[in-house]
Amino acid sequence: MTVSDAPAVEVHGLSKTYGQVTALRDVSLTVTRGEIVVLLGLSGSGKTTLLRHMNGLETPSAGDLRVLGEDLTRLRGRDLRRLRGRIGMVFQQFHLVGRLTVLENVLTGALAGLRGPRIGVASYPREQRRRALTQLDRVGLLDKAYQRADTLSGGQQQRVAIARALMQRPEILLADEPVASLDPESSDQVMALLRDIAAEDKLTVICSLHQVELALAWGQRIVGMRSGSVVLDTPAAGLTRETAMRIYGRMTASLAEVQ
Ligand SMILES: Nc1ncnc2c1ncn2[C@@H]1O[C@H](COP(=O)(O)OP(=O)(O)OP(=O)(O)O)[C@@H](O)[C@H]1O
Repeated sequence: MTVSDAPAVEVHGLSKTYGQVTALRDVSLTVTRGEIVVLLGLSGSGKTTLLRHMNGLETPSAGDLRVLGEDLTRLRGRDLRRLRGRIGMVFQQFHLVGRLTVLENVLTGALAGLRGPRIGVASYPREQRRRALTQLDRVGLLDKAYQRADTLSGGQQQRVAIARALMQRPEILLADEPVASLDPESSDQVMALLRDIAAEDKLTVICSLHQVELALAWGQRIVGMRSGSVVLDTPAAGLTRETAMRIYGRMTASLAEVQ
């Protein structure tokens, strides 16, 4: 297998401990390119830690991790930055700069590929400005381009954050609880957007969620996590809400047992 047709993510026997806390236990998972995978689990089950490993933000305590065919744990410096450039991230708290315009926030997604500091929209190359406006159009916010980011609703801010992540032309998008701070309608909009963009750009999306309904509605594959372990890995299509709720219930019960 060549690097170019390798799976998006291959994790084997991954464990992570922080002092006495075991955040991940012997996790193995292969995600093929173009898949939309939902990591489902309660708070503290290890979803964020797993996503952070996939972007090289954490070093495993044990196990192997390959992303886009490359051993992420061995990369350093420029090689690590180059691989990270192929992996976009969106977060629960959006991480926009509220006093900057929406367009400037989107443009910052292109910074890794540019030299020198940039201040203001006009300091970015014309091609990047054109691309930023195109991405804003895709997320339905072209008319907000020159508005301050902190005047937007939460759902709109998350769509700006997605447009910013798309500026780096990622092959994988890691989304860590992207709708946890949003109301149900905005949550559906953001998840629909992620699905449509994934299909259009042939993106691999790995998204952590804690709501079963959203996971079943938007995931192709559900990976259930509990206490740092993968306890479920199944196509969403074959999973009924009742079954998923039972699994989730068991997660709750098991977690209650260990607390
Ligand atoms: N830097 C760290 N130092 C110490 N413990 C950590 C650290 N990061 C995570 N943990 C612990 O690892 C476990 C897994 O946390 P993680 O954030 O991955 O879970 P999660 O499923 O993403 O939960 P949430 O949805 O609340 O973020 C938790 O017990 C957490 O307290």
